[in-house]
Amino acid sequence: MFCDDVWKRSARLIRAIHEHPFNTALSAGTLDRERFAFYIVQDARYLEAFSRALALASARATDTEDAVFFAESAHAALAAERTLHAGYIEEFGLTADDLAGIGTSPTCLGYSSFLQATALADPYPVLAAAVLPCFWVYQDVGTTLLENTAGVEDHPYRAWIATYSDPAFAESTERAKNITDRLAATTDDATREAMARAFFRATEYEWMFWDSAWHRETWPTAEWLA
Ligand SMILES: Cc1ncc(C[n+]2csc(CCO)c2C)c(N)n1
Repeated sequence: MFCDDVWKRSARLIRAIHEHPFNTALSAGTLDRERFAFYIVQDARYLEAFSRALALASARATDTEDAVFFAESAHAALAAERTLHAGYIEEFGLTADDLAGIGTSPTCLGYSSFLQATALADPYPVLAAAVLPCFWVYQDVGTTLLENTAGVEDHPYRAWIATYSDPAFAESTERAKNITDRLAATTDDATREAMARAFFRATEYEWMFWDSAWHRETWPTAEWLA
C-alpha cells in the first residue's frame, strides 16, 4: 500500500521529529513559553493556508464522501484548532500588536506556499498525498506525547496534547490515509511517484516547522528593510 510504503521510507525523518528538542521539551513540560508562543503564532498562519488547501481538495475531489471529508477538515483546521490557538495566545498575553509584529517565518511561508501551489497546480492525488503528513505526523506525535505525559498533573501543554491524541483525530488520519491509498491504487506510475515526493516534502516541512520554532527562525535579511 502507498501509505505504508511512504511511511516506512520516512522512518528516519519521523524519528527525528519525535526526537527533536522542541518535542522532547514539549513532552517534559520544560519547553519555554517564547518558543511555544512562536510556534503557536506561526501555526495559526499555517492553518489558514492549510485550510485553503483542504477546501481546494474538497472542490477537486472526485468522490463525494472525500469532498465531505476535506470540507469538514478545512472547517476543523480553522475552527477547532483556532480555539486552541486563541486560548494559548490569550494565556501568553499576546496582543493584536504583538501578533502583527511577529513576521511569518521562512519555513511557515515555505510550507504554506508549497501546499497552496500543490492545491492549485498539481493533480488531485498529489494534493491528497501532500496534506496527509499534517494529519499523520500530528496524530503520531500527539499519541506518543499522551503516552509519555499520562501521569503528569498540570502539564502546561495538556490542551495541545489532548487535541492531537483525540480518538476523533485518529479517525480523520485513517480517512486521509484511505483516500490517499485509493487514489494511489488507481493512478499511473508518474502520478504515484509525484505523490510520494509530495508526501516526503510535506514531512520534511513538518520537521522544519518544529525546528524553526526551536530556533525562532527569522528572515536573515529583515534588518535591511526600513
Ligand atoms: C505545522 C502543522 N502541521 C500539522 C498540524 C495539525 N493539523 C492542523 S489542521 C489539521 C486537520 C484538521 O483539523 C491537522 C491535523 C498543525 N497544527 N500544524
